[in-house]
Amino acid sequence: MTGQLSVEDAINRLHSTKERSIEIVFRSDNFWPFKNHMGPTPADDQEDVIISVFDSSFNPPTLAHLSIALLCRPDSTFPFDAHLLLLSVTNADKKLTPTDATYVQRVEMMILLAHDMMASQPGIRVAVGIIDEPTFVGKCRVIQQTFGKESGKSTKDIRMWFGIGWDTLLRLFAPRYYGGMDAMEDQLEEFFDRDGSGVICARRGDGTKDEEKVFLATDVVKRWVDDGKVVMVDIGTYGGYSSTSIRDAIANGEDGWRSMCTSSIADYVRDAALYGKV
Ligand SMILES: Nc1ncnc2c1ncn2[C@@H]1O[C@H](COP(=O)(O)OP(=O)(O)OP(=O)(O)O)[C@@H](O)[C@H]1O
Ligand SMILES: NC(=O)c1ccc[n+]([C@@H]2O[C@H](COP(=O)(O)O)[C@@H](O)[C@H]2O)c1
Repeated sequence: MTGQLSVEDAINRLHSTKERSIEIVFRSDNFWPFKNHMGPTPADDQEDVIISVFDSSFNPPTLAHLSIALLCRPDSTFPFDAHLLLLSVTNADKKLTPTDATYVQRVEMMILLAHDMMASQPGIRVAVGIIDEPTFVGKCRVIQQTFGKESGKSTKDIRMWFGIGWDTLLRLFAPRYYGGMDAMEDQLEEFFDRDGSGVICARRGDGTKDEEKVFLATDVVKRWVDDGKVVMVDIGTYGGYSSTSIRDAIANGEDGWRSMCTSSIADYVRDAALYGKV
């Protein structure tokens, strides 16, 4: 397990540099995200590296988070080359409250979740990272600059599919995160078209099919749905799970919350006495 100091150091490094960057605090193998070494092999020189990125507050990780992190590639029958669990230390909307898990505790739970992913799909390659970048457009640029051609470490392009939920899809297409409609359209054009990103959106318990139909048909969204860059999926009963419901159940002394997360996360939450009343 990553030591407390190294996670805190990683967060401090992110905050102390003006340049946007990412800190990888766990990786399942030394070569992640590449297959063999930190660069291309002659045989697959031209192939892009396709990464599944799941970005969340992990406060705590739920089975919904696990199932989104394990979603398949929508554009190919090949699996993802690598998976990334990402924690933003600058969230677009959320601020830390006193009963929340600390960033160090969240990273420790993310590493447990990475092990759960590896246990459920042997051979899967997973890393845990921390980033100081609130928008998906920004996260995508930082990851490309860190691992792709621009880094000089690779001659490959890095392409990403971001796993998100319905509430986040609405916010991906909200002009307030970009400084207006024109800026949003330009930045999303770069994200989907130039950078080759896509989003896989899991339906949540809170949206209706009619609402979804109307939203996906709006001009700014429809072109990317038609292009296969915005893909909707169902995650079944997990669609009704949330970190809030686990936190609330614990605060209210209710049972049953353990079934909303993996047993390793449930044990961690219990042992760290997280989310009780202050
Ligand atoms: N049950 C779910 N179904 C579909 N998407 C989900 C679900 N839970 C979380 N997500 C998506 O996962 C991403 C990370 O979510 P987040 O960390 O905010 O989880 P959360 O359970 O909504 O947290 P909280 O309850 O603390 O707000 C978001 O894109 C969110 O939409
Ligand atoms: N327009 C955007 O790119 C945008 C908007 C809202 C949230 N986000 C990000 O989505 C992720 C999940 O957000 P929540 O934890 O608020 O559900 C966070 O990393 C958050 O910063 C991105």
